Amino acid sequence: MTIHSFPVFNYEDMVNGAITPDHVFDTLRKHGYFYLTRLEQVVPPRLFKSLHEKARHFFASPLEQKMAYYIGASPNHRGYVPVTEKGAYSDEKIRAYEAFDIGYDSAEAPGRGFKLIGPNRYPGHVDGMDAALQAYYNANLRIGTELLRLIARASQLEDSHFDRYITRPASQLRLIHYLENDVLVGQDDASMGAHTDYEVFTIMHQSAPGLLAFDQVGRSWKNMPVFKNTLLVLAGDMLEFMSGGHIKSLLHRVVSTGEERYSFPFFMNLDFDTELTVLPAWGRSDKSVVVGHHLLGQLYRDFPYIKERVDSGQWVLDFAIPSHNEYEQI
Ligand SMILES: O=C(O)CCC(=O)C(=O)O
Ligand SMILES: [Fe+2]
Repeated sequence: MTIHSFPVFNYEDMVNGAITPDHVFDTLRKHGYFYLTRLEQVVPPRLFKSLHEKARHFFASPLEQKMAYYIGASPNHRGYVPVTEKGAYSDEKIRAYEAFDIGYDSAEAPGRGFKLIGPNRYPGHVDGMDAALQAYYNANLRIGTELLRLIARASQLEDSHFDRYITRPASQLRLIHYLENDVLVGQDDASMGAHTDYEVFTIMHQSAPGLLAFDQVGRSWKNMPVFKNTLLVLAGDMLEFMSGGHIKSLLHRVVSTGEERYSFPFFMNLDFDTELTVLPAWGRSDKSVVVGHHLLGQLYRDFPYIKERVDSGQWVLDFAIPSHNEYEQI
């Protein structure tokens, strides 16, 4: 038995209606996050296990082998992100993590690569990495779609309201590997700087503590505990936008314990070109946001290779990069 003081929902109850959409919405309004348990029907424990195994195997490979899949050499933002691909977070002076990113897998040619459309790439030397990541991606997409149905219902819309915007979503799965180190421990510098996530929800699995979330009620940072075979759902910028600010995008960061750590965030998003307005249930506003424009504006700050591609004109955008993130809260 586990004693909880954090909001936790049983996924089965959530999909069969035992937990009301209003309750889920109110939990996000109050806390900005919740944990999900009883996921066997959508993420079997062996899938969590194989995800860990593939991540461990891949990140243990020699740098040269990993760099053969460098994200900056892919047309559509897929692949390996080395420690040196450091974004502009002011509280993240030393970066001690590497990552591997995939997106929605489609056979289409990437075309305008910045729209993140096209096929995934997988390292051939990690046996079964493609099948495990793809299965995990699909499971999270299913959970994300269910969560959006609950948001639709809590907003007095048809269950299926968002389904039309989930045809090839700009949703990414990241495998993140925080390296064992003795340079960040006890420093104020974060292992990953404070930020909100840019999508609708983040659905995250972690191997060890380190994640802190900013608690709106107590106005303080809270350690997020880690439970086995459990997911943590965080509210993102697009949820804040469409709820007219009733739900706040959760501010979070990662502190370094010095120990090796893995985390696997899935960023649930809508199709790149989706233009969102505030849902009528949550207020009136003339403002709108295109989810892909907001996402790219943030990736431009996070990935030097993207900044270089945009600034040099290699990626010709048909929109202006948003200059700041209005969802930053402190
Ligand atoms: O590693 C973690 O626990 C958090 C990762 C994260 O916040 C992110 O990738 O956006
Ligand atoms: Fe995040």
